[in-house]
Amino acid sequence: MASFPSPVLLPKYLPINLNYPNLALITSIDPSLNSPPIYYVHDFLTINECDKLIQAGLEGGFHPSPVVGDSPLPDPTIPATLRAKPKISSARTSTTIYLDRADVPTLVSKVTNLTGVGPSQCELPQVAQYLPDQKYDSHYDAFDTTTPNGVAFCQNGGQRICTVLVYLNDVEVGGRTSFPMAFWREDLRGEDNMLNGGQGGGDGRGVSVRPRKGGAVVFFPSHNTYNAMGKELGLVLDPLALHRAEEAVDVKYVSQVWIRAGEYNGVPSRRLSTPI
Ligand SMILES: O=C(O)CCC(=O)C(=O)O
Ligand SMILES: [Fe+2]
Repeated sequence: MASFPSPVLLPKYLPINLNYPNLALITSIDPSLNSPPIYYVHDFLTINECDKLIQAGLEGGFHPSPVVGDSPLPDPTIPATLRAKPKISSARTSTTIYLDRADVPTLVSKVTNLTGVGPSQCELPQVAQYLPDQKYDSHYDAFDTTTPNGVAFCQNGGQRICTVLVYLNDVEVGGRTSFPMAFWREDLRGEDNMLNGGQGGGDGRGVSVRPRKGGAVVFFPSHNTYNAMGKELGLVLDPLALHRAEEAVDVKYVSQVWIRAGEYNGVPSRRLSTPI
């Protein structure tokens, strides 16, 4: 009888550092529920680091946040790399600035310690602002590589394999990050815990996280696939990682760092006079 490699040797998701301080899995591991894994890190950034990132955004000037969705009719005469242009969409109404990795060394080193990747795999760290009513509709952070546009986006850095989303302020009302396909971990369900803001985690599918200053949500927009012999078949977008930023009521600030499978090169919106 053929023996198959143990699943432990075949990581489905990016193997992040599970010993990172304050890291907790917030989703269920019950195999019958098939929840995507989502982690939360309390106090990932300090209050001071959060305030400085917000300040950098406010001073630098926010611009409309782009999306990287598919273009229905890609022009085949244009090289794929040039077609991969992020565009503005009513699905994402926040504003954003892109920072240079060298200007936010603490954030980058925390992200690389947490995720185990090198700094060059981190996209440019962003600061995004959501004013009341601004949102980011349901989306996958990963690219759909069955489409020409998805393939084009992968040419700089490959697939997105992990998202680190850091909340830069406390948000009492609105602006939650919701994962409709995820299930709360059994012992977090229905509790008055700080993640669900006291509204109860619910007992069915659907996890929503209330922004708490300095807290970070970590999840996996794509995962590895293998054949029956354990040979790697590549990364695929995980439909279970669907999520959205609910409409803001209170103003909300976040910093996103998207992790790529390879080396990513980007141009920051501005350089900071003093690194954070
Ligand atoms: O702001 C949020 O809560 C989620 C943001 C998000 O999903 C993204 O920027 O990709
Ligand atoms: Fe996202």
